[in-house]
Amino acid sequence: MRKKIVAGNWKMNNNETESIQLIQGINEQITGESLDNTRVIVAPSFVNLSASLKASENTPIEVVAQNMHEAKSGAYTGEVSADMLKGLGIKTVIIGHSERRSLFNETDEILAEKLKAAINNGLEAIFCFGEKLEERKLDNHLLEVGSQLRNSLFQLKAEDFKNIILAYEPVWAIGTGETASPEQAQEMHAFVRNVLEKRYGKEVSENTSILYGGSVKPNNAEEIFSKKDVDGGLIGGASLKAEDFSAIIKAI
Ligand SMILES: O=C(CO)COP(=O)(O)O
Repeated sequence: MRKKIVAGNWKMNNNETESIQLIQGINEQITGESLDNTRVIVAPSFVNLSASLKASENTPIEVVAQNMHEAKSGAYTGEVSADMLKGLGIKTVIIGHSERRSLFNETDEILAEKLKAAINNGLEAIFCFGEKLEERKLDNHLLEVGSQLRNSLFQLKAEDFKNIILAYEPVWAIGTGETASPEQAQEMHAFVRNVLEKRYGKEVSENTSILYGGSVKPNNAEEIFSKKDVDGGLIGGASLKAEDFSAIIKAI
């Protein structure tokens, strides 16, 4: 059975003290909750990973990275490799967030390299994809997502998918307060599962968790999570408050 996952992408927010406090706050609010088959994940910035890992000890909260460089090592000032993440005890990394694509020019080809590097280093990847507003308006959202998946993900082998989580994040719904309707999310998630089945077979398609991200809040989480192919969420703004994030976890 595939896992339910609620993941908080903190983006460039929270200093060390705030990161520790937020992890403690979330832990307090979810203590006593039954989290059967559910993973709770937070993604602090690189500089706060060590402190966050320490704060998450003896809690159900997993700490993951927001990005990594595809190269093994070398002259890439300011970058962080898979090996460095592993050295800290990080097991999972987000790859292909739309802000990385649009603000830092990460192309499908670069993201294919990043995915390969993550998997070859034994890291689990949360691979993000999604269409822009123009593509949605032209009714090209399925085509666009299909192409992002083919260009970056489909070089992987079926067995690599035990270390892949997918996250559909329509760009027009990120940080805008606008969410995909539960029906729009379900349409895309079912499409992705179908594409996965065609390429890799039923076992991969049935066992890969597909998260929805884009203005998930305590007041809309339950309805979105109720959809058959939505296995959880990747949360931005609402993951920065222990109370809101915990309410979203409880909605899964
Ligand atoms: O980008 C997101 C998660 O990665 C979603 O952000 P918001 O929840 O702030 O829309």
